[in-house]
Amino acid sequence: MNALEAEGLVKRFGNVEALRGVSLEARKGELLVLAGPNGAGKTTTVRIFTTNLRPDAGEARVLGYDVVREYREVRRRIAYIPQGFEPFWEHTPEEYVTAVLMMRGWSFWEARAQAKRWLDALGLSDARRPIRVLSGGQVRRAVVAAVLATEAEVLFLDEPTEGLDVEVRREVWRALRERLRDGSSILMTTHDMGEAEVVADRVALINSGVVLCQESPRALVEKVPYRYRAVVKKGSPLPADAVDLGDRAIVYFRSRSELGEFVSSLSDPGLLVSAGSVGLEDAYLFLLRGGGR
Ligand SMILES: Nc1ncnc2c1ncn2[C@@H]1O[C@H](COP(=O)(O)OP(=O)(O)OP(=O)(O)O)[C@@H](O)[C@H]1O
Repeated sequence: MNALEAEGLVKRFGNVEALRGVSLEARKGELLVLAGPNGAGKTTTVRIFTTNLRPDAGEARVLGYDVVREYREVRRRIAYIPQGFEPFWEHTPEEYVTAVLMMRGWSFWEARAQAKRWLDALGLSDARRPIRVLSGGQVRRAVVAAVLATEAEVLFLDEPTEGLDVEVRREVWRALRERLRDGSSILMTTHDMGEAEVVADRVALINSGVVLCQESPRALVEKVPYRYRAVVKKGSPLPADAVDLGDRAIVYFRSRSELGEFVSSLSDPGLLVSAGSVGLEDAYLFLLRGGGR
């Protein structure tokens, strides 16, 4: 049985067709990243799975339970943080996470021990101050810790690492992978393709309310016909398909030797900013522009 399944989800808001037939699945124990441009339909999809929104057509199931007809069964098995959610301001992170767990039926002592464990995992163990005086990143960590601490079977995280610094982001990745190992399945959204490349088992790419493809990060990168890329300052002649970045450009190559030839053809070696392999961000842009079809 899959953790999540959606078939032909349609959702309209007035004239806006937010979802135009979204189909996707996440296996049990898998972390599925839902990625796509602003307004693509990521949050709408998550809100349908979490029983916050009814689809106009199509079906969605969580652990086999229909999100409309069996919403109570779904709610018992999930934990969700919406985008930009703000917790109780006057509580400390420890009190906040403890309260969330107690509301889900945990005893006080177990809830507090669990709260400490996950706040510690996210580097917030010394935060005994009320949430209202914490930095934006510390608040975000408290909210993510609350969701992970629930041990719910399926976790939904809408941009959990938005605004977090590089080190904390890695702590969150570690905590997410730990949660998967302990038996949860996770659907998360992110705009950071570097993050998706590291943390996701599979990535569903959504654009204008339709899922374009759903595959492992590596399989998505392999869809790109190029293997290498270089960022160069403008100055030498560039191929016609170079991506214009104002005074710089990204140039793609099918092989290392093509990259080498290009670098040696530059009129000034100082024009080369960086060179390396293509990654998920390149695949994302390639696939969104209709490549690979
Ligand atoms: N409650 C609503 N009322 C009207 N339109 C809505 C509502 N919620 C979403 N939409 C519209 O539906 C479309 C999809 O929005 P959604 O929030 O799902 O996108 P998203 O992929 O999560 O975007 P972002 O990356 O910016 O968070 C957008 O055009 C948005 O304006």
